[in-house]
Amino acid sequence: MTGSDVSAPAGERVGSARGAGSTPVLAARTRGLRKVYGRTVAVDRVDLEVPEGAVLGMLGPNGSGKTTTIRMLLGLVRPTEGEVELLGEDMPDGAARALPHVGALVEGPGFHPFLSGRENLVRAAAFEPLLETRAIRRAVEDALERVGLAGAAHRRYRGYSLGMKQRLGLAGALLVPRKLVVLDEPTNGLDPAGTREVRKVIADLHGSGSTVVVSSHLLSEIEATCTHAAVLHRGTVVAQGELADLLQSESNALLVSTPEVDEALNALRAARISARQWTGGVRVELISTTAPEVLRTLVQAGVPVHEALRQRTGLEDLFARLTEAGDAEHMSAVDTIEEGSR
Ligand SMILES: Nc1ncnc2c1ncn2[C@@H]1O[C@H](COP(=O)(O)OP(=O)(O)OP(=O)(O)O)[C@@H](O)[C@H]1O
Repeated sequence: MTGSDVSAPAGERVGSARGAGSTPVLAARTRGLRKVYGRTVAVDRVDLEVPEGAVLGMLGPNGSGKTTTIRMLLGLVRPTEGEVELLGEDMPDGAARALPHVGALVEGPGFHPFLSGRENLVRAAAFEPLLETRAIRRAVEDALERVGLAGAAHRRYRGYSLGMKQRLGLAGALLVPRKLVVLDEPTNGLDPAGTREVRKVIADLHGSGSTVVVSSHLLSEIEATCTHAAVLHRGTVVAQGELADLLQSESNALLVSTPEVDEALNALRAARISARQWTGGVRVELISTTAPEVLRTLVQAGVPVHEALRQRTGLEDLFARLTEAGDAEHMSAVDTIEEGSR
């Protein structure tokens, strides 16, 4: 990365991670990222790609390495190995150029307990290089309003609930228009109304063209808000890509609607395709056959096919399968680590 376009005016890309041809431009990328704490491998060989304009959900159970990856992305933790590129800038060298365009909500944002929410935000705003002093008041009020904290902004941070602290952290990430917003477990401690507000903030950011990285251990959260997902398990990325593709690639059954269920089952069995009755038709596991082959067989046998659908598995199924596969794969490595620490 050259960093040659350091002088790019506000609102334009700081640098260009990839621009040529059809390859997507990346807002963030890691290569071979690894972080070791003593004997704990928190993050291992992570190659993360965050396409510009995406809402990428980092999904993983507790301890899977989400926070550590996010901290390395933001330059808050130095990787043991590997590289991070943020808005086209190599980190940590390009931090001063990239970070003003990045809003982040990470654990322990360091607000002052005896200052009010508003005063804390004004203090944070003073450190924003892209915010002129005269614009601070307006920016603070807008951010407080956006996260639903305007009514409690005069109260001391010390008395805030976990949910209010989360909202204030989120407001800090929204003080100026950002190219990238990184939110570590943003709905942590929020009630359902708060969760809906965070979802709306994410949708608004996406609508205005910002890239968003959001971590969660809640599958429903990722499914509801994200265009892309990276599934982490024991410090490694076990799957990543567009959410729709991830779900599609895991579907292995074809649901065929037909009023002639017996005929359909007979035709498929005659063609050595295993199938069973399903609501309104038959279900075929696409293990040793393909969808076109199934449909050809049915149509040639004169079975009326009203509809054929690939069964979409929920992200929950995908997540469970990937992490189970990951368990087997990583067992030996984990054993080694755990034995070493005994
Ligand atoms: N500063 C640290 N010192 C030692 N170990 C750490 C440190 N930070 C993280 N770890 C360990 O690294 C692993 C990954 O932790 P991390 O917080 O990144 O996971 P996570 O997916 O964000 O989990 P959670 O959802 O619980 O926040 C865990 O085993 C954790 O105990």
